[in-house]
Amino acid sequence: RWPLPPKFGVETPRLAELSDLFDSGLDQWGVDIFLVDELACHKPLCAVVYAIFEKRDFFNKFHIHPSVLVNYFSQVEQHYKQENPYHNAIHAADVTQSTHVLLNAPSIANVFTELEILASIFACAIHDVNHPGVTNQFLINTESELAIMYNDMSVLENHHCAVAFKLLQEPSSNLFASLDDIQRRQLRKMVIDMVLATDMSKHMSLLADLKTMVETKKVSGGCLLKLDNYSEKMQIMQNMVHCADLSNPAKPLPLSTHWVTRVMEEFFNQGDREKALGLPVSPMCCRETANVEKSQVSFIDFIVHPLWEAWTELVHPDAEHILNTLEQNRDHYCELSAAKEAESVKEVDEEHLDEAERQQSDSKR
Ligand SMILES: COc1ccc(C2=NN(C3CCN(C(=O)CN4C(=O)CCC4=O)CC3)C(=O)[C@@H]3CC=CC[C@H]23)cc1OC
Ligand SMILES: [Mg+2]
Ligand SMILES: [Zn+2]
Repeated sequence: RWPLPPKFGVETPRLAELSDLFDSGLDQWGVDIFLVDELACHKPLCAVVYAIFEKRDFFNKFHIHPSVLVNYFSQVEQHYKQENPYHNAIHAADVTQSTHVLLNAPSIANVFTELEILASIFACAIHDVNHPGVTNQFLINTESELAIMYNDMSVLENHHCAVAFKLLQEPSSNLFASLDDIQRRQLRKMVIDMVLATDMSKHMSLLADLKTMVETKKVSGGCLLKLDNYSEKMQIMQNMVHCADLSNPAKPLPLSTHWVTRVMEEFFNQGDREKALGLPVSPMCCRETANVEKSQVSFIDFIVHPLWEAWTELVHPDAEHILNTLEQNRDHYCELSAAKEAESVKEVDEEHLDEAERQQSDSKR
């Protein structure tokens, strides 16, 4: 009934290169998502979602017309603020493609239904839509409209969900028109549960539950297939999306350092605004005093590594290479941080030496 949209939903003179990149890299951990952004004329989210839907045959399985997918995700992509250094459509495409790879782990094959897989991919694609480039704490401290709207509770994450589902109500964007009412309600609940779990304030409880599940899995002879109740399955899906959201330090080093530059720029912009407003500057947000390498090492040691260690155990041995990359990157930042430390000590010593020489020459006169 509708004309077919351009391949991957993007008009690009570099379609052949984009197609080749997806053929070789869509299922790979560490595909260059910044190259995807370039080849897709800065519509990386549309391109990645289209490619994943095609690879997983979702157009047929859920009777979705490609042009409806393109209508909807073009709207979603436009609602990601491209002026955000970090929380933009490239991050959404990155988290979506990363989860697509995690879902392919042999040890969780046949665990999820097609609807659960669709919900996971969709949740990643929309999980930060219309992000304002500041944290929940900033929105709460400035009594922003969003904080008032959501009573300071997971303000950003509630907003992302609301915007995404509002855009679905556009008739030409009704992605799930062919699902029956039960499926649509199940999908909506799963997406909300996953997106709300990307709020970092939920990290510790999410990780604690994952560790408990890994412990019990070890006890019960290591099989995951006994997952029958919703809450256990949802726990794994929430942790999977959360892992993907925290996967930057576990990617090949050039990608990881690129993300660090972007996230620190976004944090520093927030720090500038906090300073201008006379608010306390949030951790890692002061561009004068922040130690980027040290922050990365503690982010990895306290948050990212414990999570990926638990995930790697859950899907053993499918994520070993990811954990290894994370540990190599951590050591790289540690060395950088030590070198920086040594450099600044050397500078101080030289200043002291100069000062001592100055005093010595003064005393001779
Ligand atoms: C590529 O590198 C990063 C990518 C994402 C984030 C995110 N960070 N956060 C929280 C900020 C406040 N947090 C901390 O300050 C924790 N912490 C310390 O206390 C000492 C050092 C340290 O990191 C917790 C994470 C977010 O909330 C962002 C949004 C969602 C997921 C991760 C994002 C941080 C990165 O590098 C530091
Ligand atoms: Mg988020
Ligand atoms: Zn995110």
